[in-house]
Amino acid sequence: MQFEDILYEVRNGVAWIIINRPDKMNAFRGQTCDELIRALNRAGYDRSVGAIVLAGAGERAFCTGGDQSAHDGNYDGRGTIGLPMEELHTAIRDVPKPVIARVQGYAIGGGNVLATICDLTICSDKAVFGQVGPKMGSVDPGYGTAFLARVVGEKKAREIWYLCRRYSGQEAVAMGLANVCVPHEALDGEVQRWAEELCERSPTALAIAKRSFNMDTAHQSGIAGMGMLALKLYYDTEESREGVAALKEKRKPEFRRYAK
Ligand SMILES: CC(C)(COP(=O)(O)OP(=O)(O)OC[C@H]1O[C@@H](n2cnc3c(N)ncnc32)[C@H](O)[C@@H]1OP(=O)(O)O)[C@@H](O)C(=O)NCCC(=O)NCCSC(=O)c1cc(O)c2ccccc2c1O
Repeated sequence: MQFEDILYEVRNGVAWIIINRPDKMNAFRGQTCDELIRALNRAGYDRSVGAIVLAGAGERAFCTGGDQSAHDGNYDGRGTIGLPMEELHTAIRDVPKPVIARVQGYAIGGGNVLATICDLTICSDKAVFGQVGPKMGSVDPGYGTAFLARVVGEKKAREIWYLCRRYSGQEAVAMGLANVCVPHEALDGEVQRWAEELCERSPTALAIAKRSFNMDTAHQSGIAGMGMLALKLYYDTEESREGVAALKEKRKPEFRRYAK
């Protein structure tokens, strides 16, 4: 299986899926999402793999969400908005193996959503988590909002989305967004250790547990499908375009004129 935007390797029974676009801070385009889905399915149904790690190449970012250089209201791939986003989220949830997010830098926007959806999150003391949508004319209308509230609680999830602040690795652990935060140099060893520990557990018990955890929020996938259609309409507005333009021009967006 050939990949361009990601790397795929198996280390002692653990599949490492690494977004390999460090010059774009590992932001994803349509092709990246497609490759991630294929890699997740490959690892998920390879009997020699017991756990999956989702990571970003380089030092600076796990993933900073949608690639803004490809975003002018239409991304380059399939799906309602040119990004198969619900499909990618569903793939992480559907693979019958635990997926660990390894966060060594920015997990921002859609990148933070990916980390949130993974079964476990292990981060370093250089990790930075946060949402940016209402600051740049976007919003995740599915798991990124509703599921986040299940993970960190309603008040915190609303704070994260409405204010678009940034949070350290230690703060992420304190709010339940990450499992553990370790010194940067110790991150890969820690991630591999957790993953190998998972490989020792009964795969069937893990697969049943994962499906059972998912069951509680399964309806959110339907909401996400509807939400993407709403997001498409929002992307076609001047209000959203103002956010995207401001980000590109490195200035503050002027949203007040669109107040309803
Ligand atoms: C991540 C940052 C906070 C880092 O800030 P910092 O000041 O440290 O670094 P720079 O800003 O100078 O960035 C360096 C370099 O990287 C480029 N870059 C960073 N992020 C992206 C990106 N997402 N896309 C493209 N390029 C990126 C940046 O432009 C710089 O390049 P230079 O050439 O200028 O050197 C900060 O960079 C930041 O805030 N980045 C943008 C974060 C962002 O807006 N992300 C997208 C949010 S929208 C989204 O994620 C999303 C999610 C979904 O679920 C969707 C679903 C369906 C459709 C669309 C979706 C969607 O768009």
